[in-house]
Amino acid sequence: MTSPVLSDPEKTGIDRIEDPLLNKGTAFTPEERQKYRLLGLLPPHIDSLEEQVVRAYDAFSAEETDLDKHIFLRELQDENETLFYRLLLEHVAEMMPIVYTPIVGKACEEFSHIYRRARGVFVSYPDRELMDDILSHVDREIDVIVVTDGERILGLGDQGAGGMGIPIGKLSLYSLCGGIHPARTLPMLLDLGTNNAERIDDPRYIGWRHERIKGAEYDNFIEQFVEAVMKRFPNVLLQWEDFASVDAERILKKYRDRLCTFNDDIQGTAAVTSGTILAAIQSAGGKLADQRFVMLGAGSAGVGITGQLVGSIVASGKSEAEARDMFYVIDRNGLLHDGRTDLDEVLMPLAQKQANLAGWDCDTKGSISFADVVRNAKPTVLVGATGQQGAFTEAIIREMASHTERPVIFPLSNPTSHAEAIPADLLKWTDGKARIATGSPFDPVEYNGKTHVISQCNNSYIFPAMGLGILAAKANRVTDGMFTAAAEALKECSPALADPTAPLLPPLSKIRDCARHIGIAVARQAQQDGVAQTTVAEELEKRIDQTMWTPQY
Ligand SMILES: NC(=O)c1ccc[n+]([C@@H]2O[C@H](COP(=O)([O-])OP(=O)(O)OC[C@H]3O[C@@H](n4cnc5c(N)ncnc54)[C@H](O)[C@@H]3O)[C@@H](O)[C@H]2O)c1
Ligand SMILES: O=C(O)C[C@H](O)C(=O)O
Ligand SMILES: [Mn+2]
Repeated sequence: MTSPVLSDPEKTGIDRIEDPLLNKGTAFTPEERQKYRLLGLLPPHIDSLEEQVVRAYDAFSAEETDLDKHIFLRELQDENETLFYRLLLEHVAEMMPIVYTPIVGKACEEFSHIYRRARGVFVSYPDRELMDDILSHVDREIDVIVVTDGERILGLGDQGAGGMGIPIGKLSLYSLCGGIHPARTLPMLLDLGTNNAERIDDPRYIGWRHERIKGAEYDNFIEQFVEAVMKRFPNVLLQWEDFASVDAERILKKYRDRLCTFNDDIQGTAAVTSGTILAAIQSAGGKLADQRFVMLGAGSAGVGITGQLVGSIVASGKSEAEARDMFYVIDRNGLLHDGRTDLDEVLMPLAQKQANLAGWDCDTKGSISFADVVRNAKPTVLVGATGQQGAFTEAIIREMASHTERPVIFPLSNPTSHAEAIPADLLKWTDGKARIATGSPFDPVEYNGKTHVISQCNNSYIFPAMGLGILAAKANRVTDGMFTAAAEALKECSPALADPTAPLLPPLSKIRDCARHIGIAVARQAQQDGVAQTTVAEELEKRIDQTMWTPQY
């Protein structure tokens, strides 16, 4: 394990108890109670970590609502990180949805009301000249930053400073799933205002009450931020999260060659989705080259997934033009095609050739609707990344199922209330044939006497493992190849490859093993791409295991 550099590992008395990275609560041993001047500050009984986990689980279970459970776990995290992660590790399937998607969405909406204690760093627009000072207040070395500006939080839109819930949740998974030491992670919120009237009008709102800063001022702020980060933490991995699509694409392009950075909504989502789709196709005995893809939603997720899959198809022997012909990408104005004049340089390459649409029978005039696309293109794979609840309608799904034996259908939008369809409906409308994976967690579904376990196709299978691989290899850039390696390694973890009736992805209880497998593949690819500082291939597995932190005293 890399030893975290703490400000003062020798803290004593109440300072030690109040530091969540050093606190052991009732588990401080008699010797430690002497050494750190804790005698009398704690009750006499000495617990083991296991006993503390049982007590914490009882208290967690007594909380009534999921938001109360989230608040409880966040408070525990701020009190004692070792106990927090140990509890999560022992109840991962039950607790991941509470600290992460979907409940973290509610926590962002309610952030100003449930705010308790400082965690992470806020940089607000009025403080833009003070970024160096602000970062100097972080009293330890940091390996991973997750940053958001809060503008597109899951499918919930602009949450302003409340968006801080997302970096906190994502970094919890870095430690839980990827084994990154919590002391070496830093959640950050760039507060450039909010256009969410409900937040601005809320007297409890904790953010900067101002409409969003945009244009050149926004870009200058981001530049100042990146420069300050590179100065304070030159080797850090910087993950961009939940920015509006236009900003996400522009920022990634501008900075990906300047530091070790990636955008999770574009690249992490692309890797998890393509890895899961590849597993679905391979387990059904199909070929990638024979598929027809419909992508509903052309934002960060839709664009990233399409690009990643096009890459895989090209690698399997087709030309890029042939690969692109296999994709029908739809945004809120209908099918993207080269006759449209509203597409920017990011969307133009995703546009279908109008020549390929000759002879299509369309109900709509002007734009080509989702229903028109499904009826004419007869997709085998359908991915939803719109943030629009119910966008996969019964009629469209029945139409899709009438053309294909094993429709692959992924409603990826989060949180649960924004899913394009719910698995029970998809199974009903396809008579149990659909191969489903969802962005948010869903319970298994019984259909015609068979239980369908619904895998969660969420970038949480990728980003903690990317972090692990990057840190173990000491990579200084994040290449496309590293995401392709991650997607391939995720596919290898799919239980469906050995048993076509098994779930597409490993259960959450195996997510650490899966992260280790992906982390090794990512680190190896970083070496092959010449971006790793460690060059000895044989050492990688050892380095991965040394990097992975396990919560214990
Ligand atoms: N499962 C995952 O790992 C994962 C990862 C990233 C994003 N997501 C989810 O995907 C959703 C979209 O994220 P994004 O970053 O791409 O957002 P975005 O706002 O950038 O993009 C949304 C896209 O959907 C299109 N759209 C909206 N309504 C539509 C409709 N009715 N029909 C067709 N297209 C429509 C928009 O035109 C846009 O192209 C969010 O809900 C997010 O939570 C899930
Ligand atoms: O946060 C998630 O659950 C996945 C993804 O990054 C999203 O924005 O929806
Ligand atoms: Mn996201």
